[in-house]
Amino acid sequence: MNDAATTPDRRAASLTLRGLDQYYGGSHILWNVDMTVTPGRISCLMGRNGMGKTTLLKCVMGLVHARGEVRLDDTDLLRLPADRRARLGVGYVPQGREIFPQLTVAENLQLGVHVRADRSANALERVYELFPVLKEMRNRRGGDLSGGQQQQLAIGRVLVFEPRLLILDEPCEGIQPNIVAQIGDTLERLNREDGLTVLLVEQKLPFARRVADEFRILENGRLVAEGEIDALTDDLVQKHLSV
Ligand SMILES: Nc1ncnc2c1ncn2[C@@H]1O[C@H](COP(=O)(O)OP(=O)(O)OP(=O)(O)O)[C@@H](O)[C@H]1O
Repeated sequence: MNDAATTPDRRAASLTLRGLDQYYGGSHILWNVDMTVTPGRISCLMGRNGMGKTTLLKCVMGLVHARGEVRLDDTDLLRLPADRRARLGVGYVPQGREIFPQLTVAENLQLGVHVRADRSANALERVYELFPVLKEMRNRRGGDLSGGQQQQLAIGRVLVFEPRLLILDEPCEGIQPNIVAQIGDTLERLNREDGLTVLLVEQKLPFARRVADEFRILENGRLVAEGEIDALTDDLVQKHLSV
């Protein structure tokens, strides 16, 4: 077991949603969503386009207003501004690889290091260990990396903050298969070695089946199915996920 796993405040967090409702103006998007991601599990949130998956993640991060309860362990996140939620250990990798293209890979990662000067060196080394390509390319501009490498950088930027809950929105969208496989390996290592709790929005079934412990399906903003990933049957896929 490595040092990171034994450091007390690196322990995995649980995420609990109770009666979560969300509106964009007059449109009711999320309807009374209840779910609990237990510490150290990888949970996959699925559903067809426009069903509310990204909105649910934004509710957790405080990027949109929501009603109900969102708790990280015992802390009520809905009362806290977005930056406090991040500092409590919720790491968010949004859709679309938000990196700074003009900065080098190392500079992109060190933006987080400056904020976390207390224990940044280990975290940075861990990111380079998880993504050796980022170490190799640390002096290249972020914008010069391939799409898949930029996604790895986007994940690395969040890991520098040593989150206790990692939230990813379709990390494999538009990425070549070999890097999808590497991202899957990395999520499994983070989960197995660091005990990180992961909430993942994912549309690709093979990837979800490979990395997730459990699944949940949103349909028109309502949770319509959940369970262990082995219980994601072809019938459920046909009914709720096929297009
Ligand atoms: N800023 C916004 N203002 C108004 N409506 C929005 C806004 N963002 C999303 N919506 C609507 O909310 C609903 C849920 O969108 P959301 O992006 O959460 O779905 P999703 O399941 O993540 O879809 P996708 O897989 O396409 O990303 C959709 O009907 C969408 O059009």
